[in-house]
Amino acid sequence: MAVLIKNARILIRDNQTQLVDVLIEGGRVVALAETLQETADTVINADGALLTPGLVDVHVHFREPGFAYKETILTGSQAAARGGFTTVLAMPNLNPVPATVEAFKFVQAKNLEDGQVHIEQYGAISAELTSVEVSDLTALAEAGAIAFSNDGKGVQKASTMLLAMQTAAKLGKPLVAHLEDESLVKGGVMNAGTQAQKLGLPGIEPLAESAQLARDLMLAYATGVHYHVAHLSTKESVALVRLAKAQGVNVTAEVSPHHLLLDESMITADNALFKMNPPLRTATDRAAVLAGLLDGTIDMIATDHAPHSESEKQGGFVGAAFGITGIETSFQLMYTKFVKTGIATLEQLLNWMNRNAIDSFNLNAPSQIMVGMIADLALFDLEHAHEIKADEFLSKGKNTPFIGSEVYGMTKATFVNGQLVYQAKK
Ligand SMILES: NC(=O)N[C@@H](CC(=O)O)C(=O)O
Ligand SMILES: [Zn+2]
Ligand SMILES: [Zn+2]
Repeated sequence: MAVLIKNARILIRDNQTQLVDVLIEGGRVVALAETLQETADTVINADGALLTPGLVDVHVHFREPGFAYKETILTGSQAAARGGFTTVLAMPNLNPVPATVEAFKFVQAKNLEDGQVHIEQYGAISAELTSVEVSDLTALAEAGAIAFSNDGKGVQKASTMLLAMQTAAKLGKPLVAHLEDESLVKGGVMNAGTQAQKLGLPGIEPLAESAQLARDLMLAYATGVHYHVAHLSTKESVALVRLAKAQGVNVTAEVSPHHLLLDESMITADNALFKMNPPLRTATDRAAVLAGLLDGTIDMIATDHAPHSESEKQGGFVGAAFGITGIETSFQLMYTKFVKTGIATLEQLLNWMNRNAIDSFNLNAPSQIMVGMIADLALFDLEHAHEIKADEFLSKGKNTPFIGSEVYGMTKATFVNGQLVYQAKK
C-alpha cells in the first residue's frame, strides 16, 4: 500500500516553505522530491497544503476507563487525528486510577486496541490521586508509563512529591505537576479577580498555583528530576520557571491554547464554557504566558483536552465541571492567532506543538519531514477560513468557548504509521 501526496508544502525555516511530492510505503516516507512520478495505490493532491510531522500533545483526557460517557479512547483519538495530532500523552484521572500495574496495563491495552493515534499513558503518582503514599513508580515504568502525574489534583504533601521525584529521577522519567494547593483554593470556581467580584463568584487565588510551584522547583532542584509544569497560567509561575531554568533546574513547562488566547475579562456572564482549572487569569497573566512561550521559558503548547457531558457543563460556574476540550481546535487557533498575525513563525509553532514535546519527553515520534521518517504526518489547509462548529467535533465533548471562532489551518488529512486515520470531507 503506497500513498503519494502531491503538491504539499513543507517547512524549510521560519515561515519559508517548499512544494514537494512525498511517497509513503511500509509506514515510512520513502521518497521526497519536487516531483515524483511513482505510481501509488492512493494519490492525494494536497493543493499546496502544509505537510508537517504529526502534532504531539503531552496533556489529554480520554476518560476511559471510568467516564466513557464523556469520551472514549476511540472518540478521543479520532478527535486527536482530526486535530492533526499523531501522538498524545493521556492523563491518569480515570477509574480505576492507573496507580497499580494491573490498572495501568488495562488502560494501556485499551489505548493500543482503540487508539487511532499513538497514545502514551501516564502512571499516577499516588493511588486515587489524592493519597499521600507514592505508587510503585518503578513497576509502572517497567509496565510502560511514559511519565508520572496526578493531573486533576495537586500533590498536597511535600514529602509525597519529594519521594515521587527521587524515584522518577532514578527511572529517568518526567514528573508532571498539576499545581493546586487545596488549602488556598477554598471552593473557588474562577480567577480571584475583578470579574469574579462582579459576577459574585468565589475566586481561585493565583497563589494556589505559584506557591506549590515554588515548593516543587526546590524539590526538583534537590532531586535532579525532569519536572514538567502542566497548564501553567500565572505571571508568577512564568517568573519562577524562568528563574529556575537560569539556576539549572531540569524544568519544562506547557501552556494551553485557552490561557494564551483568553482571560477573565472575557467572562462577562456566568457561562461554564469558560470554567476550567487552572482558571482563565488576567490580561497581564495572559501577556506573561505568551512572553514566556516566545522567550523559551515555556517549552510547548498542550491542549488539556478535557471533555465533559452536556449536563456536566450546565449550572453555571458553581455547578459545572472544570475543563474544556481543545484537541480539534488547537493548531487552528494557534496558527490563526499567532502565525497569521506575525506574532510567531510557523517554525516556532511546530516547535511548540511537536519538536519540543518530543525532545522533552524523549518520544519516539518524528519532528522533521525527511526520507526514512515514520510516516506520522498531518496536512493543514492554511488558505481557507472555517467557522468552528459543535456538530463537527469527533470528540464527544462539545464544551469549548471557541465555538463560533473563525480559523485557518483546518486539518485535511492525518497519517499514523503511513495509514490514513483522518481525511476531511470535501
Ligand atoms: N483542566 C480541567 O479543568 N479539568 C481536567 C483536569 C485537569 O487538567 O486538571 C479534567 O480532567 O477535566
Ligand atoms: Zn490539571
Ligand atoms: Zn488536565
